[in-house]
Amino acid sequence: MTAVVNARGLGKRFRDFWAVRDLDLTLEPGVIYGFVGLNGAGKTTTIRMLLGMIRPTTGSVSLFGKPLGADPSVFNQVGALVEQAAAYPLLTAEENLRHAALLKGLDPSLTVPRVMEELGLVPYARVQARHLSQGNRQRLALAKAFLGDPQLLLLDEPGNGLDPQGVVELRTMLRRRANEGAAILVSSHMLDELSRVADRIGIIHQGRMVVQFSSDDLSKWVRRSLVLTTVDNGRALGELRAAGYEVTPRGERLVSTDERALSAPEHIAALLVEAGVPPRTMELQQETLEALFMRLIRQEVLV
Ligand SMILES: Nc1ncnc2c1ncn2[C@@H]1O[C@H](COP(=O)(O)OP(=O)(O)OP(=O)(O)O)[C@@H](O)[C@H]1O
Repeated sequence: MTAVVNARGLGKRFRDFWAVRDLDLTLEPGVIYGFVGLNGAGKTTTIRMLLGMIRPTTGSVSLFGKPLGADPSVFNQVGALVEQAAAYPLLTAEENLRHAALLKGLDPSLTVPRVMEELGLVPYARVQARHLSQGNRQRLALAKAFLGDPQLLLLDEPGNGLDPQGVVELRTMLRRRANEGAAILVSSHMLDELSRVADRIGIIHQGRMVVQFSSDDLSKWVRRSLVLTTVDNGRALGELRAAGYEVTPRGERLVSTDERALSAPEHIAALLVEAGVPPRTMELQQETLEALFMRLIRQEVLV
């Protein structure tokens, strides 16, 4: 299957500062790609390069198998939301969308009502963009990106300003488009939020792609530990170690990341009961996705 976006060795230097460095990125039809990084990591710069808004210092981008710039008509198949949700302030929501449709060579009467309905903008059709709430301005920007059901969506922080219901609706809209074959990139600084919608995740840190993985593999990356307390931690530690478990005392608690302990904590409980130091508390703890994200960018793991 031809990749919809294929970026190789992409880099952008501003004066003597590399905002993006040697970045490879592939977007496939039907796949939602979550692009996650801290503020200033290089997400927006990357998206702007993919869209031809700024010229890469190094590397190459192809869209729909064609080098960027070779065929401007490919942009008819691209919907984008980059940084600020820009709109003409004096035009109404509907006029903004009709204008955007015309620019894309689409028939406004065929395309605008559908996206207005989908984004819940019908009640605001005649409201000037400058009077829209931040959330509705974001919805307007998303509606613009969705016009004409493009085969490629590049969305920079699309959840910005949306209320929780809006965030859930957005996920459904993105999934539907992916199911219909669109390639979608969504950027965010929240791994937790992205993991709910993305099929694949790439983490960018200080301009470099640190790690990419399938969302299904996310659980493999999350660290788990068994945390327990007993009336006599010293003795319990001795018993557990004698049975071959890796256990570390941490303050008032004993902590094990040993796979045997994690998969069958009941064996630990039974062993300690037998030894006369039964557990008082026992808990299987799981690293949060945000903690994992911070750990990954600190370690700069390359896989
Ligand atoms: N035109 C520019 N001139 C100089 N530096 C720039 C320019 N555009 C971006 N940068 C710098 O490049 C780095 C990456 O910025 P970018 O906007 O791509 O990050 P980001 O990951 O999108 O962050 P955020 O989550 O805050 O939007 C930042 O340090 C930024 O200050």
